[in-house]
Amino acid sequence: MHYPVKSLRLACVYGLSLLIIFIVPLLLWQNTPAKAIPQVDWLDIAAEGALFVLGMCWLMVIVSARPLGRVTNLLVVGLASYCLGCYLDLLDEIFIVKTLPVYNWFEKMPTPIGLLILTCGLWLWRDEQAVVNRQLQTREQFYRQHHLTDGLTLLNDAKAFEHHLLKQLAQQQPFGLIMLDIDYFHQYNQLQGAKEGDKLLSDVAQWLSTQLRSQDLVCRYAGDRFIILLNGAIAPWVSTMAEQLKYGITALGCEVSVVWALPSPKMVVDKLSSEPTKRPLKDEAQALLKLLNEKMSQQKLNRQPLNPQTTTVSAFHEPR
Ligand SMILES: Nc1nc2c(ncn2[C@@H]2O[C@H](COP(=O)(O)OP(=O)(O)OP(=O)(O)O)[C@@H](O)[C@H]2O)c(=O)[nH]1
Repeated sequence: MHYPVKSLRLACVYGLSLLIIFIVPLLLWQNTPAKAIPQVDWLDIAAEGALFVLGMCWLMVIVSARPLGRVTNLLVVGLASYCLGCYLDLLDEIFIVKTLPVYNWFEKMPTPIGLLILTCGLWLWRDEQAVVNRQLQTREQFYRQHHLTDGLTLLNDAKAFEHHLLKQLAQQQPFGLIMLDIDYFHQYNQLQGAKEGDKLLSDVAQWLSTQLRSQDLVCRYAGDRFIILLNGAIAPWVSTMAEQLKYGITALGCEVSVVWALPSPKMVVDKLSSEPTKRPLKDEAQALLKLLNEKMSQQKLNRQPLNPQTTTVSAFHEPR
């Protein structure tokens, strides 16, 4: 929603910068002589040029990364003014501007004014961040208090997943589910010890998190079982993703069984009732989870039986 506004702001910043970069030297060129080459201090030019370029980079980062608002405006105005000061300083190294009294005054002002405005912006940014941190803490506390976060992997747990699944079903947007279960994890615990088992679970959780887009969700569903909700997913993509995760995860030194499902696009809200009832959504969620769990059990049954003599060699290997 903010993209057009952001692009407009970026265009304004670029436009204004280009205007300053071209117009000011042009004006100076007409009114003041340029310095002779031996008079030019190249080190000063390099240092002041670098300050100007860095200031412009910060400006672009602020404009592109920050949401609209008072703090952003202060940061942008402060930085723009600072950049202007640096730029005028730079021109000072090329033109003999001492003959222009107005320029002398004009050159000195933008940097301190810019830094003052920037300081105000940073101060308010600090306050804003404190509010954001408080909100995040409250949310985290909520999750912890309601036992929605798994203590080992720090992922959402099954209860939280069901909550997200219900929300997703209520939105009636397409999505896909992938379930992964580590193979022979019981043996892994026995062979390597519970501590190594915990580490493997954390590694898998972390790795899965890095493979997903920000709109997707991975949760620890049970002991060695993870579940993923892919937003706006279509069948070929979900199956490809499931395959990629299955083979990618072997780099961590274990193998997983993977199953996936796409909910049918039918309306899950009871049409006979005037207001949406919770029951059908809950039923739908339970049915989906049951389907995945059944598919998983079936896949585990279809596996090659584990040869007890080769357990240590074949089921687990060194992480790559
Ligand atoms: N280290 C560790 N082990 C856990 C944790 N939670 C569950 N487990 C163990 O995970 C094992 C899961 O065993 P199973 O459900 O038989 O799974 P499996 O051995 O992978 O067997 P298959 O799924 O059929 O391949 C059990 O031995 C649990 O004790 C945990 O938080 N840490």
